[in-house]
Amino acid sequence: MNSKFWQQRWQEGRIGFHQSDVNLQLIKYFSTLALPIGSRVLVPLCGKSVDMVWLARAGYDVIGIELVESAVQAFFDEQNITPIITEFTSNFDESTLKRYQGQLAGQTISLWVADIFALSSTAIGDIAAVYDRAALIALPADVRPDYSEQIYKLSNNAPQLLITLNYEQSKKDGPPFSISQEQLKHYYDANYEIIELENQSSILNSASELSVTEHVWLLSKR
Ligand SMILES: C[S@@+](CC[C@H](N)C(=O)[O-])C[C@H]1O[C@@H](n2cnc3c(N)ncnc32)[C@H](O)[C@@H]1O
Repeated sequence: MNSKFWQQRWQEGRIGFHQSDVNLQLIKYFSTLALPIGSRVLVPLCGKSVDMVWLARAGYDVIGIELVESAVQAFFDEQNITPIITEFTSNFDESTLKRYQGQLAGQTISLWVADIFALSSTAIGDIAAVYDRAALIALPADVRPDYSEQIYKLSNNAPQLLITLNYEQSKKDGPPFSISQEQLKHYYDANYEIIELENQSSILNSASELSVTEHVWLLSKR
């Protein structure tokens, strides 16, 4: 699942992961993070998710990170926001990174066009919480330990609202990938207390016969 894979999916419009409505678990559980209004929320691997609109309207600044520039452009186009675009040099690999920044409901939405591993906490600024929907589960198993470590560093161990799926991985290739509770502990247990807020049966459009459960987790600093 390299950059080319995602560039191609966006180019061909194969974005079945994108939801036209705000995620119901976000609405139901975001308050468990107990964030002061005006806090900055990190949305890793954000795509053009309308969940970011909900967060801004709820009074939070949003910092998104997305590899594919057309996804970021589509977000601002679809929300009728004219962004200010700024270029930066990654202090990780010297590559050029872009930040699209716009205002919505009095809040700032900053979307970085970048590989999440090319960013630092200095670049993105203070983060009060992380909202991970279809980010951890978009990544193959060998990348996930590095991803959880990167999220920990970028957010300085901020609490997370995390949504995962669980199904028999041998019956279908990801993404989205299945994450078991054991795997989740392996990625996050050292730095976070992990609480399951809810689980419910779900379906995958790409494999509707599969038995799938969706899990909502609250990860809090240890
Ligand atoms: C499954 S989609 C989920 C998008 C969004 N979270 C949502 O709920 O609609 C995963 C997104 O992560 C982006 N992505 C994949 N690898 C990435 C990386 N290393 N850094 C930043 N973005 C990445 C992809 O381009 C894609 O838009």
